[in-house]
Amino acid sequence: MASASRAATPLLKDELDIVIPTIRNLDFLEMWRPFFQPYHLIIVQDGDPSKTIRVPEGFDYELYNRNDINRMLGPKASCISFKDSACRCFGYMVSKKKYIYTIDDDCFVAKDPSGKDINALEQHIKNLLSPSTPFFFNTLYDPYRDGADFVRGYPFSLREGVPTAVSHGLWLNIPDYDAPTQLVKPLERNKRYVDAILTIPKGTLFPMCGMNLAFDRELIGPAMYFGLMGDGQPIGRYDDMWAGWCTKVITDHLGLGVKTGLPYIWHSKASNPFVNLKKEYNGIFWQEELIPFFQSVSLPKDATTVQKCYLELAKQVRAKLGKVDGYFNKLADSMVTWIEAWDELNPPKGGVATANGPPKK
Ligand SMILES: O=c1ccn([C@@H]2O[C@H](COP(=O)(O)OP(=O)(O)O[C@H]3O[C@@H](CO)[C@H](O)[C@H]3O)[C@@H](O)[C@H]2O)c(=O)[nH]1
Ligand SMILES: [Mn+2]
Repeated sequence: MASASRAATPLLKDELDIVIPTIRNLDFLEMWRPFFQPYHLIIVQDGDPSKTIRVPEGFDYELYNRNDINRMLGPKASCISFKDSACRCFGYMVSKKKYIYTIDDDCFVAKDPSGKDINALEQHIKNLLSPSTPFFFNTLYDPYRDGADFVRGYPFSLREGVPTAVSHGLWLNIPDYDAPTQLVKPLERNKRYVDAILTIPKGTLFPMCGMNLAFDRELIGPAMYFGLMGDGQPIGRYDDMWAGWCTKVITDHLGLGVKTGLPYIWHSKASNPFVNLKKEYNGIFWQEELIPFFQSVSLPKDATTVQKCYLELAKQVRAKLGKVDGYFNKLADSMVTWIEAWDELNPPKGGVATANGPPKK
């Protein structure tokens, strides 16, 4: 029996990496120190690699800048976005852990209605370690939470649930609105704390936000490509959306679950809506074609791994979205490059990674 004085080992301490994309000093970590300090951080520095990013003392981290990405991936680095938070997916690729938590550097510790600091990481871990129920909706929300269960009429044959691949958290204060909504509602703040966790039903897409997101890297990691965004691209701020749509059709196909709801973080900064509008406008237009595409995607029975599903998806993107805009041909190519790079850095157990090793600190 561990003595009361010895703190319990944090959940998944050696099985989870925290991935942070950044263009700024990481002072925000001070607020997260009680929750994050035991975990390893993977910092993906975007923008000018000659800039020094300050990381508070006492954190265990590896930091990758654009020079590291280019050195490690060579020509395949072309699939990793530059000057967009989409660069974070490089951290997913280089991690060696089973779980990932990714958070933006303008997200802080929120308080629950009782005034207690929310350990968002702990809640995501609980979400990932408990099953999902995508095949039949439980009206009393997450049946695996303390104080809840399956309601009358819920088939017993489905109560075991399925493995959870993704845990999608929410945000108090500045909500994740698109630029037009931010422009018409500049003062709107999300003050509503909803104490619920829902499995997103099979066959339903959702707008995945990368600000406060956790996932099982071994179950769904290769699908978490955040696309070609930012510098040199006709679209931005649809990185997490693209990843979420690809992820959801693949989790549906593989019988895995996606949850949304708790935990909340406190999002402190709304970026400039006019700048965001310039980045988003193609996405706002194209998504009216993208959503019907993803809703109609059918993956073959022999697509039994995430990589096989993803490569099939890339084929369908080229065939059906290439006519929407030439960008989607480039994106389809990058989807293939991403999988090639992923498999190079993550060979099957017993294989040898072929990248050029971790960065100098
Ligand atoms: O070129 C860049 C810009 C930013 N980052 C890092 O990415 C995250 C998000 O940056 P920021 O908080 O400034 O961006 P938001 O406008 O709030 O949007 C984010 O929230 C989601 C959409 O609402 C999505 O996650 C982001 O688009 C920070 O950590 C920045 O440091 C970057 O790496 N490169
Ligand atoms: Mn932000």
